[in-house]
Amino acid sequence: MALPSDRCYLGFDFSTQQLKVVAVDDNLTVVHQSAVHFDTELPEYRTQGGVHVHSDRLTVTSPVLMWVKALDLILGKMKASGFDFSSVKALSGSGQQHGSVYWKEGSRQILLDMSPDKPLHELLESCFAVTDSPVWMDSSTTEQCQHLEQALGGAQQLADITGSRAYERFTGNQIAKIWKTNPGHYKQTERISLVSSFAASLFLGDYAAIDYSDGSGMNLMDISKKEWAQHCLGAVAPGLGGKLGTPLPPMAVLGSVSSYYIQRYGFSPDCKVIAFTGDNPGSLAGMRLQEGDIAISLGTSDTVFLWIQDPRPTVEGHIFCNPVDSQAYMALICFKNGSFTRERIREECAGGSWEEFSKALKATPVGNNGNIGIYFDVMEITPAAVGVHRVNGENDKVASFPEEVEVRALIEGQFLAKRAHAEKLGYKILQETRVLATGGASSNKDILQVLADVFNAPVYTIDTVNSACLGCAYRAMHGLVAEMGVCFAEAVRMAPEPKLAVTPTPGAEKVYERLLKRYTEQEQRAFL
Ligand SMILES: Nc1ncnc2c1ncn2[C@@H]1O[C@H](COP(=O)(O)OP(=O)(O)O)[C@@H](O)[C@H]1O
Ligand SMILES: O=C(CO)[C@@H](O)[C@H](O)COP(=O)(O)O
Repeated sequence: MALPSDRCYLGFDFSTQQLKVVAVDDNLTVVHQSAVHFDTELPEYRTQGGVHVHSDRLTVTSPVLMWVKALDLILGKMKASGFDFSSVKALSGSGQQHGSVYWKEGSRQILLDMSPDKPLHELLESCFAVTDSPVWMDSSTTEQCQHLEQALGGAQQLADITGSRAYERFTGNQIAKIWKTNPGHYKQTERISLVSSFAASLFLGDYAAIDYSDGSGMNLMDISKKEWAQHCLGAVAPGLGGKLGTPLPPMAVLGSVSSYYIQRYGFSPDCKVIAFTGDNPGSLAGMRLQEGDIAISLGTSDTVFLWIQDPRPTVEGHIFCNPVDSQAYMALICFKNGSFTRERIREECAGGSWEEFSKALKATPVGNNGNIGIYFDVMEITPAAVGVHRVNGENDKVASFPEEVEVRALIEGQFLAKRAHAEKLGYKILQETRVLATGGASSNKDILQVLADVFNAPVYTIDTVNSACLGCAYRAMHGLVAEMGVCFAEAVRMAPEPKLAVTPTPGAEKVYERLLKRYTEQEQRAFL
């Protein structure tokens, strides 16, 4: 049996709706978890789902000071619960991907001089040239995307270099919009961070580097050379390289925690800050994904991601540098209509209760008697389309479904879309395929049952749905030994294995084979 340990590692996740933290000890046992939910615990920022959707319905931002104040709150909660900060040997974290933070001139000095007598949100109040940070849900930069693709010779050419064609939410296009619409704000900006490197900067008390893995979600980095692609920088805004800093490996030790945390919370001066990364890369680490597995995150967004060795970027989906292995990559497909759409249907068809939602899934047959629904409440990413489309078993368009049918149609449609788009990118479900599920909705076994049935593969989960936090606590531990040549798998070999949650229902395979074909045809017919 492992001996109890008095050393621990922290992993934070600045995600769309909340800030979360997990602590693990030397045995990789989870010893603490906390969260701050933005809408309910920071109501003064008036967010809905952690964001502000602007009147054009395309621009989506979050107040950057809300994230800062959330850190004050979560550290306060940990302190109040008696958490021993002096035992933390290293910390790391993740952020919702693509979002950007604009530090005003002079902010580096403010970060270096933070006085432990005041909360962070007071100290950093005047530090941001742009107070509302664009986030991943934004789709207002179509013009900038077209410009970037043209400048690079086309969508595929841009994907060959950066891992993705131009996407509205990708940071380079967001920066280009700020340069065009608010050049004054851009000029005032000393440093541009991703949400992840911004959060690392708060702990470091200095500007933290963007890591290669989250840096791959910007349309700005050459993912094979792991450096900024000068053509892309030039097409986005003047003097951009200087504002971004040099990217670093995700396992880099950035330095020791700022004296602010030592004096205010009792952190040890030896506590190291390991580079922060994106939340999906963080989840890959937390689930200890292996080649051949498929990971499905059901958070605010839904994502499908894979570990890959040999990247072949296309104009659909993304290739990111791998967060735990410098030689490898990860492929990712993102779906914007995830939890918020499930919540809408839960309100309309299940009396606002997940229990009733589950009952509806149990009361309806595998394949939903041929009824298919596609629910893109907001402009989807995969594919770029908006609207709701329903057909019955005869492929006749219908205006509505009975409540229970609607619930199943939503969940089946969401998973059929994931399978169809993953297969389009060349992914094959094999006999030994494991689906690893994470994110808030992965706590719902009835939703996971539909996932297992649609993918015809067993679904595994880990003990915490906060796989990004957990992965970053693991990465914090690994960061201390990575320079000595210890690989991530070796550093976390003692971590608990994912557990089998559900297996496919006998007979489901045949039903979904037919439905998958019909779903693909319907998606094309309705939206493309
Ligand atoms: N029992 C449940 N069934 C389905 N969805 C759930 C359940 N519990 C929570 N969720 C969903 O989980 C979402 C939050 O997931 P989470 O991974 O924490 O999001 P994020 O990391 O993006 O902030 C909520 O918006 C909610 O819709
Ligand atoms: O845009 C993407 C991935 O490309 C999103 O997955 C964001 O990273 C948001 O993550 P969640 O808060 O939904 O986990």
